[in-house]
Amino acid sequence: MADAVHIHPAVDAGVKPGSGSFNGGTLVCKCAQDPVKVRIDSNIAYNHACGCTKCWKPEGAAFSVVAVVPRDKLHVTANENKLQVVDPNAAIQRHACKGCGVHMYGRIENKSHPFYGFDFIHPELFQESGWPPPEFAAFVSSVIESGVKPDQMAGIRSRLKELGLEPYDCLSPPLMDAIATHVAKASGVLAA
Ligand SMILES: N[C@@H](CCC(=O)N[C@@H](CS)C(=O)NCC(=O)O)C(=O)O
Ligand SMILES: [Zn+2]
Ligand SMILES: [Zn+2]
Repeated sequence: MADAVHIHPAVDAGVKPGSGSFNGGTLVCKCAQDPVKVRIDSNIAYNHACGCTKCWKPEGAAFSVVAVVPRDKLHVTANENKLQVVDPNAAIQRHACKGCGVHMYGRIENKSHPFYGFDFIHPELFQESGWPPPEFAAFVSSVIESGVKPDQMAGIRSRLKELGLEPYDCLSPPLMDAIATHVAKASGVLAA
C-alpha cells in the first residue's frame, strides 16, 4: 500500500460513529501560540469528504472533511485578528489562520446563494469528540486538480465505497436537489 492515496486521517482507519448527542464545541487552529478559537453552539450537518482544491486539507490528505452549521451558531472567541479571507471572490469566503493556514470557517455572504445561512467548518478541529461522521464524498474527480493521477481514481472510488462514503463528482443527490429546487423557485418554475 506504499503509494496508496490517503483519504483523510479522520477516516483512514475506518469511519467512526458519532456520540449521537453532539451539540457543538470549540474549533481550534494548529498554532502552538495564540490559536484562533471558534465556538459552535449546535450540532453539525451534512458532514462529508470534499476533494475540491479550495477546501482545507490536512497534510497528506487527498480530501477535506467539511460540514455545515447555522451561521448564527458560530462565534470567533479568540485571536480573530489572525483570520484572513483566502479568496474574496469565491462563493464561500474561507477564513484562514495567517499563522498555520487552517481554514476556521467558510461563510456565504450572497443572500441568494442556495446555501446562504450555513457556514462551512472542518469538524476535525473540534477539541471535543463525538461529532457525526462524514456521510459521503463530494467533488471526487477534483482530486486530479491537486495532483492525483487519473489512473488512481478507480482505487480511490473503491476505497471511499469500502469506507461507506459514496463517491459523487459534485454534491450528493439530496444537496443537488436542494440547489435545483432553490433555483427553480427563484426563477418561478416552482411555486416559492
Ligand atoms: N473542481 C473545482 C471545484 C471547486 C468547487 O466547486 N468546490 C465546491 C465544494 S467546496 C464549492 O461549492 N465551491 C464554492 C467555493 O469554493 O466558493 C476545484 O477542485 O477547485
Ligand atoms: Zn493558526
Ligand atoms: Zn470543497
